[in-house]
Amino acid sequence: MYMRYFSRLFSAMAGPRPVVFSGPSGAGKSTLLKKLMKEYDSVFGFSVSHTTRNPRPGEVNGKDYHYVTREAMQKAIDNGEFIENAVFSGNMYGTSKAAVQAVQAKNLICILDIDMQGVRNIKKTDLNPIYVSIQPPSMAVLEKRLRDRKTETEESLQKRLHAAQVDMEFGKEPDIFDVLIINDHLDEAYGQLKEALSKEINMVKKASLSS
Ligand SMILES: Nc1ncnc2c1ncn2[C@@H]1O[C@H](COP(=O)(O)OP(=O)(O)OP(=O)(O)O)[C@@H](O)[C@H]1O
Ligand SMILES: Nc1nc2c(ncn2[C@@H]2O[C@H](COP(=O)(O)O)[C@@H](O)[C@H]2O)c(=O)[nH]1
Repeated sequence: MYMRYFSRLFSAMAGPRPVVFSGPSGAGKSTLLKKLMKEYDSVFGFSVSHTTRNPRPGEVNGKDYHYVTREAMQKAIDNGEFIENAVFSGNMYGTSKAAVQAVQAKNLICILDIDMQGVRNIKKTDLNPIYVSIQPPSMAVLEKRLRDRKTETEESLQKRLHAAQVDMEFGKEPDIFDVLIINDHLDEAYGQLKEALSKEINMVKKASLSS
């Protein structure tokens, strides 16, 4: 119990609490977190995950993800380099310790964009983040957004929709998430997100002014 208390205290002393974004693929996590990082670039930093999926047009290696082979990813997992990792829609994803440390070293709020397996695994660590669930207004809207995004084949789209059904149920489980945002109208959802994180945003702004 004392160990847990001290490691929590230590993680609090190490900087502001990270923020975990989770929710079905296509709900709008990236859209919302990119808006947040654009408006508050000196407050938030993104934990760049590793993945074995191919980059989408416009995505940049080292910025959106570290794109790696399955062999390289498995080796890094076996070496204990990851806080959590999961297989989603046939591809491997993971949060490296280095990705989180790189953001925390700058005293920024570390943003993680992870699936629900990642949420379950992060809950077993001492990271102590704020958990934000981003949900679509309906499955029909989610499917339209994913189709309109034009990033998926029919096969990967079906896998993502299947995972989304489970994910939407998970989002309703009590005591998992601190904040639930239904991303229907983007501006409203963004306003709710800023409001929910306002205390942490102000703390980081204040700390950077006094340093
Ligand atoms: N409120 C909204 N209204 C309409 N379209 C939206 C809204 N939010 C996001 N979108 C669009 O929906 C699509 C999916 O959004 P986004 O890529 O941000 O989802 P995501 O949750 O990050 O998905 P993934 O987990 O697959 O990365 C994008 O094309 C985005 O522009
Ligand atoms: N458990 C983890 N999940 C992750 C990580 N990085 C991203 N994700 C989740 O994967 C799906 C699909 O992402 P996409 O970019 O291929 O659309 C989505 O739910 C992300 O939240 C991670 O490091 N760990």
